[in-house]
Amino acid sequence: MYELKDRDKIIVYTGPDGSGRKSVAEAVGQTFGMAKVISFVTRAPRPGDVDGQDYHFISHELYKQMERQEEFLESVEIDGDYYGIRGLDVELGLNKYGCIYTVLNRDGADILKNMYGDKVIRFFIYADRRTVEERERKQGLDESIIQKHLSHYDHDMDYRSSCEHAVENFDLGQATYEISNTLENYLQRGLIDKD
Ligand SMILES: Nc1ncnc2c1ncn2[C@@H]1O[C@H](COP(=O)(O)OP(=O)(O)OP(=O)(O)O)[C@@H](O)[C@H]1O
Ligand SMILES: Nc1nc2c(ncn2[C@@H]2O[C@H](COP(=O)(O)O)[C@@H](O)[C@H]2O)c(=O)[nH]1
Repeated sequence: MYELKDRDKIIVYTGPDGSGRKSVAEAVGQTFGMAKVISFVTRAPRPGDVDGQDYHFISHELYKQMERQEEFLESVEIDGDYYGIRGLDVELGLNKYGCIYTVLNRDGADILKNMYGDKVIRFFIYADRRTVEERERKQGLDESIIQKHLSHYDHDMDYRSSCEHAVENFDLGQATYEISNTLENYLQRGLIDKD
């Protein structure tokens, strides 16, 4: 486990698939100039997924090898595929920026919270079920994937009360602004005009 410095912060975006966690995370990340930690995954890329940008897409064998080498800070199985973030990436990001962000399911968010306590700030991003479904259809996701995601919607929503902050992503600009203001209270970067 990587030892965090006093001011280090790990921002975790979680919530139901399709609620807009990545969109919000990237917009806020740009505002604050913080590093995104890209997950390693064994699932196949979907149309539009970019290797090295959305995920590091790797084989099951390589994932298991990295796991044996204890490279992952957290690692979970979701619907038969493995997902994890590498300790080294977290360490490098924190050394450079003092703050990193990542998009995780609730199990991964719990793992990091249990490891690093107050240094982990969880933003629960949500939208109602119909909105999530509509967004995923519009994105052109395969119907089987949409149904898989919707099958965990209620379980994902139940995690809301465990998170430090919950933000509805109806309007992307508004959600980004709200989160940026909240984060500014933690990071004190003097970046946000609150008027
Ligand atoms: N406020 C919004 N209004 C309309 N569309 C949105 C909004 N936020 C995000 N979207 C769109 O919804 C889709 C899902 O967003 P995004 O990929 O950010 O969600 P996610 O929670 O990270 O889900 P997943 O992990 O399943 O990709 C994308 O096409 C994105 O452009
Ligand atoms: N615990 C972790 N969860 C992760 C990680 N990378 C992504 N995710 C979450 O998995 C689901 C499924 O993602 P999909 O892209 O296959 O639809 C979603 O909730 C992601 O946020 C990770 O490294 N660890």
